[in-house]
Amino acid sequence: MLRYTATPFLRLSSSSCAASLASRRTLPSLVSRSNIIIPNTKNKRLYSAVAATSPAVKVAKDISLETHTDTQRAAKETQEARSAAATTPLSKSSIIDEIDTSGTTALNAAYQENTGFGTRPIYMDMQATTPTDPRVLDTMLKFLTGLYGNPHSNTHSYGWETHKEVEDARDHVAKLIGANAKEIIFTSGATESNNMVIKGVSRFYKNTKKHIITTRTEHKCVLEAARAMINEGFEVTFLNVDEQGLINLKELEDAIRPDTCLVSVMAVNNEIGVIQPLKEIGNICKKKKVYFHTDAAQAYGKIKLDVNDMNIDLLSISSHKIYGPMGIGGLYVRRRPRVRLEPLLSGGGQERGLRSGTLAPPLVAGFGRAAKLMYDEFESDHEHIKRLSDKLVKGLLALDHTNLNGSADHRYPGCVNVSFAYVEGESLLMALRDIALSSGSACTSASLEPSYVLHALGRDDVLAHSSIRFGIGRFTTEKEVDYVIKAISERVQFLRNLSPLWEMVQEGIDLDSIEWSGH
Ligand SMILES: Cc1ncc(COP(=O)(O)O)c(C=O)c1O
Ligand code: FES
Repeated sequence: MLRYTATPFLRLSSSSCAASLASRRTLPSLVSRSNIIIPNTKNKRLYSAVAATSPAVKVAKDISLETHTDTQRAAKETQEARSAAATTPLSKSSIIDEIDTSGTTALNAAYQENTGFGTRPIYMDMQATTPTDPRVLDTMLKFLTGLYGNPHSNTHSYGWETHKEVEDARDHVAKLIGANAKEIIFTSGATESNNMVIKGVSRFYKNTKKHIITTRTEHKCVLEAARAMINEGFEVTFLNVDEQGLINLKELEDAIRPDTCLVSVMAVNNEIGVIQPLKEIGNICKKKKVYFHTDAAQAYGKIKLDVNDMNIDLLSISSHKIYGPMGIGGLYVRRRPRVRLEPLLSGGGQERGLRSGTLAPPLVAGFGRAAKLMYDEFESDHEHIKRLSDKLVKGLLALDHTNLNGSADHRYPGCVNVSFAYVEGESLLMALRDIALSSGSACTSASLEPSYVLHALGRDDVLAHSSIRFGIGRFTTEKEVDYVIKAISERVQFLRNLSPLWEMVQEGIDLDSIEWSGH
């Protein structure tokens, strides 16, 4: 393993081009190569992360830095050795005959030493978070080694160079939604952005406007922020959704009052993938002169969004949902006509005075690169995700007594939520430990409460309890989808065979006609 001096000039650069790879081969001896093959994107691109030091840098053996690519290669070797040694990651009771979850994607294998959680399952929890794109990491590394200036320092080149990178990132983030870079505020993520909007807008208008409108199927951070405003004397209308998960536009229009300061409706739901009619909502809000905010944590870069065309005044973004780093996100705040909000934080007045505090340039730059990749690869990502999603939906719905939750027509295909009647969701999740899944949002996954989103769609507790969310992303492979369909089909059948209810259904008994004795 090669070791490098931790110097400000250590750089990790990426290339998808054979020519530049070849040219790097001629670099002086301080070069390590490790190819990361990302197999499932349209063009089967070959990404290469190549670590190189400046020729002028001296190696000092005592101060060593292990590079990302070395770690990845070591992890891959460990993973391969481990999976070769393992007979099967499941117990004997497994009803799947062939299990091979090892090395299904390069990112799956790109991992560190044993953390005590055994062989890693197939990753299908893309709504909780997405794996970091290696190209994003490449962009971030130079900030963690050499480019350490404070982007707000205006008196020297350390500050200027970081500032430039931050502003480039801002351009990339803005471009994806048709915004001006000046309208993007960097935050720690969508939770903060949503809080900024709900608390900030209502507090700014508190003397004249005391009413907020949102929906029942929002992410918890929106619901809780809105509830917090009730304690500050505001009234909140939580709009219902229909059985498809969509709001009723007439209901929205009727709910708007002269003292309404904000309408907040999410773009893509994190549990069921349903897309709300953003353009229509924007038109109503514009007509009624009310600000329109959308939580686009699950939508940004994944569906087409244009803040001007859709009359969106505020839009929340999260970087870790688009293959970028965690702990960074953004808020679009319209400048013309100017949207007013009170900042949550007092301080140095960074980010147009709306978000004080020193920015985190490695995160900002990684976020910017992730946004640029979403822009550049929108079509190929979409085509890839749609194809795998169609296959997954078809495979799962081929099972009896299953149904897709949420609208089939207005949905982001990377989020598939299916109910498996007569199977208890938690038991199914337990039986699927070779697949990383969730029955709902990550922050509520520790509770066994049925999903409030599925409740809002009119699903009863039992069906809400037997629902599972599948997330497909840029790095999901067809092989993984095939595996998931097979595993789910066999294990649902297995669990149903153990269920007395299922036996009754097979005998043709109408379960609704039964009076169960309570206790
Ligand atoms: C719809 C939605 N809003 C907000 C968030 C919170 O985002 P972050 O993790 O960036 O705070 C999430 C993430 O789970 C989400 O799915
Ligand atoms: S914070 Fe991500 S699902 Fe709740």
